[in-house]
Amino acid sequence: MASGEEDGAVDEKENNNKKKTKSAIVTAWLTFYNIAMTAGWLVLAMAMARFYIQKGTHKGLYRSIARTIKFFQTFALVEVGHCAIGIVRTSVIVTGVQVCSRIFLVWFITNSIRQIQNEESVILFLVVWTLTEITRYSYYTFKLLHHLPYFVKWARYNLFIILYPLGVIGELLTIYAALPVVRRTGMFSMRLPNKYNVSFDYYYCLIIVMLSYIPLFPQLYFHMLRQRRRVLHGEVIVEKDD
Ligand SMILES: CCCCCCCCCCCCC[C@@H](O)CC(=O)SCCNC(=O)CCNC(=O)[C@H](O)C(C)(C)COP(=O)(O)OP(=O)(O)OC[C@H]1O[C@@H](n2cnc3c(N)ncnc32)[C@H](O)[C@@H]1OP(=O)(O)O
Repeated sequence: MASGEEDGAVDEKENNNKKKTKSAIVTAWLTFYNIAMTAGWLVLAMAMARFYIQKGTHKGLYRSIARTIKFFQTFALVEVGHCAIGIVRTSVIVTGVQVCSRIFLVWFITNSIRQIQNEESVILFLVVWTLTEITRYSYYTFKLLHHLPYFVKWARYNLFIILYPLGVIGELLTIYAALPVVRRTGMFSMRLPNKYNVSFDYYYCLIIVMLSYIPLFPQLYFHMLRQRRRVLHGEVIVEKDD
């Protein structure tokens, strides 16, 4: 009996040690990831500021930072993985929609359609994303290190109130600017007849993407408002499961 109790205590101790090691690895990884992403978006901010100061125009700015934005925005897919394996307390769906919509905008619109790269709307969403991500990743980093300055917390849960709608305006105007080019060139589209017997019109696909902002954006925005109430005002929020 006594030996059974001892065995149980040893098992529990081993389990606790395993949990501690696992949580230390997760914390180390998240800290590394968030520092790398903060640095990446800071590099992007400096590159954009330097370009504008040197050239005095936004024309050519996207081309000059294209590789960096593609890399760091695509790398954010890792965050969907974080949610899926449960190492951060965030919804896979909310994060997935946020990350995938941005990757779509970078790769399949801005990067693929040269004619729109100098639109002011591109600069608008680039600046807004950059401010948001520097704040967001530095918030996560400071929080993991248990040294979170209040102004970073305040910025994380207040700036989005203005930045989110501004980002959406920039994104929608960019897709809108792409429409005539897509219609004229027929890019990414498949017309019948073809050997696969499949028809796809990218022009209408973009219109559907624009329309999908109507139901999806309010959900992201209200999610952030709920997070704001929870973090800044200590409200207990019961979220529905995915
Ligand atoms: C394929 C074609 C798709 C086409 C779809 C078209 C429709 C799309 C409509 C979508 C519109 C999007 C527009 C958007 O791109 C515009 C902009 O972004 S403009 C810029 C302003 N944007 C923002 O402010 C973004 C706000 N959004 C976010 O921050 C995230 O994306 C979101 C997933 C919404 C964040 O939500 P989350 O629940 O994660 O909030 P928290 O930050 O409070 O985190 C919750 C807890 O998880 C911990 N956490 C999360 N991530 C990490 C991490 N990397 N490291 C460590 N910890 C992390 C965090 O600390 C919280 O912990 P705790 O609960 O303990 O406080």
